[in-house]
Amino acid sequence: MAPELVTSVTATELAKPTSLPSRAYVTFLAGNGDYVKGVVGLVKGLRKVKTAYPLVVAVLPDVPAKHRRILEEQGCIVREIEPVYPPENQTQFAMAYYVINYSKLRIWEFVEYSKMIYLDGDIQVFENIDHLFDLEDDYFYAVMDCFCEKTWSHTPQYKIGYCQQCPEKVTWPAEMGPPPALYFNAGMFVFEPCLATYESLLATLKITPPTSFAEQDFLNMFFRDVYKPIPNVYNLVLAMLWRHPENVDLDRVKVVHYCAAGSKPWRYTGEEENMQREDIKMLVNKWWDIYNDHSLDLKISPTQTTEGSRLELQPFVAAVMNEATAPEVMYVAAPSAA
Ligand SMILES: O=c1ccn([C@@H]2O[C@H](COP(=O)(O)OP(=O)(O)O)[C@@H](O)[C@H]2O)c(=O)[nH]1
Ligand SMILES: OC[C@H]1O[C@H](O[C@@H]2[C@@H](O)[C@H](O)[C@@H](O)[C@H](O)[C@@H]2O)[C@H](O)[C@@H](O)[C@H]1O
Ligand SMILES: [Mn+2]
Repeated sequence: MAPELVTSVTATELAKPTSLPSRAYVTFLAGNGDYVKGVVGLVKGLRKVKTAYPLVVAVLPDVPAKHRRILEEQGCIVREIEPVYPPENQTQFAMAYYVINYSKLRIWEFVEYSKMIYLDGDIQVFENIDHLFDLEDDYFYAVMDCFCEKTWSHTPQYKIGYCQQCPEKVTWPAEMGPPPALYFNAGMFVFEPCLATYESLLATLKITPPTSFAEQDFLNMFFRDVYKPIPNVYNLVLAMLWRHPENVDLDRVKVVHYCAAGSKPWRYTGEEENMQREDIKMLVNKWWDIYNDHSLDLKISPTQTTEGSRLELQPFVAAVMNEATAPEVMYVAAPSAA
């Protein structure tokens, strides 16, 4: 009996593993601006490191169809979610747009997956991290954040110069009570979707006054008792390079989080503080190398189509990407040869 000839598969099916447990990476996309470039870079980076799992993109309704199609053409599984808003409050978020980041909570509803790794759209994966899916269940894994950037200037720890990255440098004064619980950066975490957790998250949010780091603060409070720190090689918060260089070995870093002000590669101008550092320029160029590498684009042969799209869409995709944002900064001045 001749094997059944597969005549057409969608990019989604191409991306979906057939024999592996229901696991996936997931990111979050909002708006019609340039973060879609971050997600394209992310899915190409995951492809470059030969991950066995697909990338799900939770999109808010304001993400335009053209951006969704670009992501589907790259093999992403695009899932529309409804926004999640915190209770009304006069909070000044560290960044005004952080208010939309509460919508990340919808990913706990993706229960068709037993385990997921969340990655911000401004993250790049430079080495395979699939092994994190094998971490013990029932915990919340993420990398510890740093309190030294001025985005933290409203906090007691910043005011006394305390940071969990170097607790011995400025010890927490007894008169201020117990030191802050270990606090993670919410740009990357390993979690298990679960409807009961999802309902509890939303119910708890309704009675939790918003704070400066929005859903990151909320997730730290909610998962405080099950949070397990993982090494910073899995989420290099760029400020660590100048705040705690003793805690960073760039040669071992697997995941880079372009969260420092001015470091988003697709918007990089080099003008902000710290953005002329050679290590920053090198990391921004590494991101562009992947983004510009067409060998990493998902190959959709004429017989493998997604909703009728064809190869001729490629020029369409390029046009939309250029239209999506300001002219691309393709490369920064290459760092001087080491
Ligand atoms: O206009 C926006 C702002 C944020 N995001 C998503 O929300 C995440 C968190 O925001 P951001 O990374 O800018 O926060 P940071 O890590 O820089 O504090 C981003 O990575 C994107 O995945 C988005 O899609 N569109
Ligand atoms: O909505 C709050 C955001 O808070 C976090 O970003 C911050 C945090 O890392 C600070 O510690 C840094 O000082 C700052 O630069 C950085 O932007 C997450 O990366 C992001 O995903 C999101 O949760
Ligand atoms: Mn981020």
